[in-house]
Amino acid sequence: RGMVDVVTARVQDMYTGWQPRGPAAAPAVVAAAAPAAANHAVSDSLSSIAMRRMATFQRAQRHQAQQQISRQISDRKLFHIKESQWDALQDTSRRPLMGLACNACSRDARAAAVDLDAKAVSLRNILQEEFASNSTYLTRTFKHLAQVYNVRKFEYPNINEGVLKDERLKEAITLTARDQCNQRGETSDEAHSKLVHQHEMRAKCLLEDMRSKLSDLLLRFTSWVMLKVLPCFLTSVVVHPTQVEMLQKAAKSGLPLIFMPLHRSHLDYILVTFILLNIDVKSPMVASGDNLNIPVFGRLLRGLGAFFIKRRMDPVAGRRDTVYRAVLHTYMMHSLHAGHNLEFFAEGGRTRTGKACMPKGGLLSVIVDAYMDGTVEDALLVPVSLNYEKLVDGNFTREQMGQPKEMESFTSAIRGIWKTLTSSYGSCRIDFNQPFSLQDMIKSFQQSQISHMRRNVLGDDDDEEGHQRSKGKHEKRVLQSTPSSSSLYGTDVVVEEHRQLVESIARHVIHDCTKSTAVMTTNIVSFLLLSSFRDGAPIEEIAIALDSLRKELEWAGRDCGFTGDSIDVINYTAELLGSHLIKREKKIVNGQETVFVEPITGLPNVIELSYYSNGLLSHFAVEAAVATAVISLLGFDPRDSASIPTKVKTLSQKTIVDQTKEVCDILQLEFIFAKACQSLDNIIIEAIQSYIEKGVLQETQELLTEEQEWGHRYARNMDDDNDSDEDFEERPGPEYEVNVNSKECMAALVGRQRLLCPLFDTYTVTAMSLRFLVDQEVTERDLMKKILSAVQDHLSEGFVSCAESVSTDTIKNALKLFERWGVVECHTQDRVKVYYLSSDFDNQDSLVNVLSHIGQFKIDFDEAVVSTQ
Ligand SMILES: CCCCCCCCCCCCCCCC(=O)SCCNC(=O)CCNC(=O)[C@H](O)C(C)(C)COP(=O)(O)OP(=O)(O)OC[C@H]1O[C@@H](n2cnc3c(N)ncnc32)[C@H](O)[C@@H]1OP(=O)(O)O
Repeated sequence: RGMVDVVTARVQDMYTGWQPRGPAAAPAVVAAAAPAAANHAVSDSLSSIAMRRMATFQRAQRHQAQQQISRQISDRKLFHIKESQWDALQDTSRRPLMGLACNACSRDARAAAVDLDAKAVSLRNILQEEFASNSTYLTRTFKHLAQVYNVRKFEYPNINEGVLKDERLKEAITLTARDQCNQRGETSDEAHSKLVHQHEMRAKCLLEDMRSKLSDLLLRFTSWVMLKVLPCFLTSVVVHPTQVEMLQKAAKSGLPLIFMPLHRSHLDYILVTFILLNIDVKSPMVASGDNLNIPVFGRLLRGLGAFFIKRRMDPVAGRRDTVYRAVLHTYMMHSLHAGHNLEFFAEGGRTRTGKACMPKGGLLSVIVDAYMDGTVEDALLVPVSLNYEKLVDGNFTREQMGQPKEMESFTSAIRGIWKTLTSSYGSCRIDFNQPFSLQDMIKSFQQSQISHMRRNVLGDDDDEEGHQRSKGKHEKRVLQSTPSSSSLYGTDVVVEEHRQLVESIARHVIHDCTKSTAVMTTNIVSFLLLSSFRDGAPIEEIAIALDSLRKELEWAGRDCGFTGDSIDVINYTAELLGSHLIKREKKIVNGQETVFVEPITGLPNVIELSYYSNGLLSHFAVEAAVATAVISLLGFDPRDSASIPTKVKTLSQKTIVDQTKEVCDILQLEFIFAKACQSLDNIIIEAIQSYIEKGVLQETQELLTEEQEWGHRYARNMDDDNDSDEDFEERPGPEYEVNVNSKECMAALVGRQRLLCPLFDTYTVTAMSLRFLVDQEVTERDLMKKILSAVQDHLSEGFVSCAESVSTDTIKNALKLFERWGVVECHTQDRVKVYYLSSDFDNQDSLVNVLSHIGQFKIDFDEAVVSTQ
């Protein structure tokens, strides 16, 4: 008993100091407390008694915090809490306030979210059962059975017949048959009807292969299995009670809910359905790639909500599979109409790099169409972010090093499940963001299109006639609420605005998901190690940096999915990830024994570590882009401490913004820097402000007010009639001097710039490798192989500085960028993708221009030397 008290007291001490958040922290806290109980041998059972006591203690603290917040709300002082008081509040209550409110899209939604947030006082581990005070002995004994028995029953109507009878599917079939008749030169009605019949049979088979067979019984059974199995390998699955409340409210609205999670792991869809089932929200139908339609598991997944789609809409290049498109489109339309909730992964697959992938628009376009043609009156899109301390799916090192993906099979699935069940993966965090109305989103998009047009009209067409002309032009281009914009049918030309609208919604969702993803221990520690401590450092030194990074993230409104002393966080992460990623050893540093922590920066292990680090990279993307732009403008090698800027020291805001936009343009497939409703200029200016606050940039001239500036201009142009809005917009803004004399400031700038180095190195080598395409076509496979080995060669020569530059995904993105720029072109021939240079770039000079455009942002890039290689 004495020992228990020692442990408990120590745990409580630490808990008070560490501001715990959620049960996720508990094991780490107990583990850390155990050594403190010094000479006593602390057994597992002692730890578990301490854990129980701690839970009671934690509840009491939460309750206290809850009361404090409720008092603040009732006094209407929620927004006037002083910083000191704010800090005094428990993290458990304060943090969620930031999380949700930041994710809300509109001001009203934000206010509502703050309101909801205020009620939030804790996070919930869904693996930890909560019993009502009046629960019976039986309920407590057979808790999991009781839980699945009590979930709400929903109807999942079968929509097959309706789909096959749908007029639009019939129309697509008739058109396809007619096209085929024309191609074959057959004009008889008989031939036409025969083809129609064939396509009808095919449509029936396609639908049978595609459709989901949601079963309430199977869902309950699987949920029971999950309740037993998940705790075997996950410490906790943490959700936010207010988000749960928000979802339940949204479900009551009667509108279909469209869940759009970021895709990290195969656990994603399992957890989303599992949580929804347990909070009495109707389970969604989930779009699943047909590669998962494997024996046994395929049937199981179908019963749990999966509907199988081809991962490529038109497997035979250049030939539209109109019937397949129509079946998929009609099936989804009917599902929405029947009141099903849907879920799909807009990224189209799991991220292999740890960063979110650029979204695909196919399935979302069907949802938008369903609203446009009145199939549904509205739908609520719910961005979902999931993050794991350790990925259960293993790592993507093989694929990033150029080896092909292992296809899913029955045996690989069994092997994967067994491995998962016998390992430990830490905790998992799920955030359901504020649902937003599709109708509102579309209306605001249309509104912004109209005002954009109006601005153009007022600028370009001063006369009434011109105005009318533009108005007519505009009316034609605005989205039509008719099925003619239907995308997947493939029988109509997709209106450009429709594409833009779908794309901007998809980007909006991915952007929000990325921002609201909780930062896990593994993300933050590997980020710090790879960006600032590649050669390793004493654990205390890393802990200091970790403390300040955590503060920085907190100020930026990012939620951390962990708590505890930074030293324990580092130790915990190193243990979880393993010594093949983070090495720890005792060393004597400055005469003192310390634990020296070092990341493994060699291939292939660094690829796995950078996966976790990349989880945080997007957060710093804009700041890193500004730093890259500023350093390129200064002409200075940050790796050389003796190097001083050779070009200029003073830069105008406009110069920095323009140069940063060049960086963003190059990295457009790596990050979503701004949503459609945001201005990239403003986001860059905000990042510039952060450098001003850090003292890296100093304003050299006082900014004139708009009136003063107009006054000056008026005086200057008294005799000049050529005054226009244009040159007003062109004003360079304030001038900044870069504080090159301060070591700390330069270190801050260089620290951010370094974050993008692995990407720029890969892009530069890919640009250099375009020479392989001069005067010839190369298959994608061969080209990838050549570029990957070029990156590895340059790595050993030192031209590429980080081993994580070896990345198939980054190379693919670089090639896609060159395709967008019109430098390369590709086509598919016998199911093989072939690359070649476009006619304008099929010469050395043009390629050198491309190379130097990218190379200007790569440190130590010597264009003359590189271009001759
Ligand atoms: C109880 C507890 C346990 C529970 C346990 C539950 C488990 C229960 C479920 C399991 C479930 C497993 C889930 C696995 C998870 C995956 O398997 S993730 C992979 C599968 N999912 C996805 O890929 C979804 C996102 N992908 C898409 O939307 C893609 O567009 C598609 C539909 C797959 C097609 O991709 P694609 O062939 O590469 O073509 P893409 O360029 O996207 O365009 C296709 C057409 O879409 C249209 N389109 C594309 N972009 C646009 C745009 N911006 N605007 C308008 N139209 C557009 C056009 O018509 C376009 O054709 P074109 O006009 O260009 O010819």
